[in-house]
Amino acid sequence: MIKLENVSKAYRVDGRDIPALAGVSLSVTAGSVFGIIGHSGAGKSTLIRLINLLERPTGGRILLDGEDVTELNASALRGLRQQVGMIFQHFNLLGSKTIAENVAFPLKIAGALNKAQIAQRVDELLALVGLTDHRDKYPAQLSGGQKQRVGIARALANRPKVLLCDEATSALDPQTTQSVLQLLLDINKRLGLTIVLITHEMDVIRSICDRVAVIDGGLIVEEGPVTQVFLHPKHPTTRRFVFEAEHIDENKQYDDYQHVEGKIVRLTFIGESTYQPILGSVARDCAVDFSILAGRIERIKDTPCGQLTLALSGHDVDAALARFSAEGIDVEVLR
Ligand SMILES: Nc1ncnc2c1ncn2[C@@H]1O[C@H](COP(=O)(O)OP(=O)(O)OP(=O)(O)O)[C@@H](O)[C@H]1O
Repeated sequence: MIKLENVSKAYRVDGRDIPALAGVSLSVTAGSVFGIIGHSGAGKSTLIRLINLLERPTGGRILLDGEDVTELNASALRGLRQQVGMIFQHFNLLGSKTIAENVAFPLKIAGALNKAQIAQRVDELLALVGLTDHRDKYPAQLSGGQKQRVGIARALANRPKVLLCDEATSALDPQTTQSVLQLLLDINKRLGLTIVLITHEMDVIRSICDRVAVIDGGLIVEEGPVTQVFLHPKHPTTRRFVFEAEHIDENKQYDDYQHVEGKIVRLTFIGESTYQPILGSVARDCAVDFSILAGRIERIKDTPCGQLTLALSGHDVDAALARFSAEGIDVEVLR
């Protein structure tokens, strides 16, 4: 649905070029939820704003559904903006208009529907985001989560193929963040909408994304399925994001392990094996003892997964490791 090919962007300030993106390439599959994570100043906002040409790239190509958007004329660009909805961190609602009027606004601008059709579409959209009872209120009378629901309804008004979310939950508390994320996921599943979101929070990525790209200094430093990136982060920036989210202090862990005897391994379970009693049966069959040094079991989007760090000792540790591998468990020997 979206393809960026070697896209670069520099801002011209006082006659000097300030680089923001340096040769970014990525592909977003239709119907997927794609997350981009990075620290402040990494280039996230620039990247997402390039997709609907709120910013123009300095180099490279941006393809939307196979069409190079950088070559569109003004009227085709207006059409593109209707195919790509966007929501924002601070909602950007019109304070002097009611909720229903805010949602109707892009429909009026598009000019394709008459008054009765617009009213009907607004009703549908407000029902979709659970705000039917608030249609005649003004934005100032709503909570942050409700305002973002209005933003979502407005972004979906013209039935876009793609929804861009620019730090859409950063101004919300954790519980409201989750309810807005679940709404986005529900819309993604029900309407088959492709979603691209940027965030600095790994929890947002873990809750709803299928794939994630990590951006640092204007470059994509790591990209892949969220389970893979979460369970086996490679780049130092990715590792920092994951360890922060999981409250893991890697250096302290390795200090602690110095006093532990045996072979230290990390087992990663994905899917059904997460809940199977494999550990006990392997320990019995191979006559090994184990102590659990660290562990977590969680869900990454819909996939249960777990990671256990064990110290193994006893009769046949290598046979135990081979059994774990044969059961489809990823085994890393740490020491
Ligand atoms: N309009 C602009 N003019 C000049 N420089 C800009 C402009 N917008 C962004 N930049 C610069 O481009 C780089 C990337 O900024 P960008 O806003 O894309 O990062 P970000 O990851 O979204 O950061 P944040 O999370 O703080 O919004 C930064 O060095 C920033 O100062």
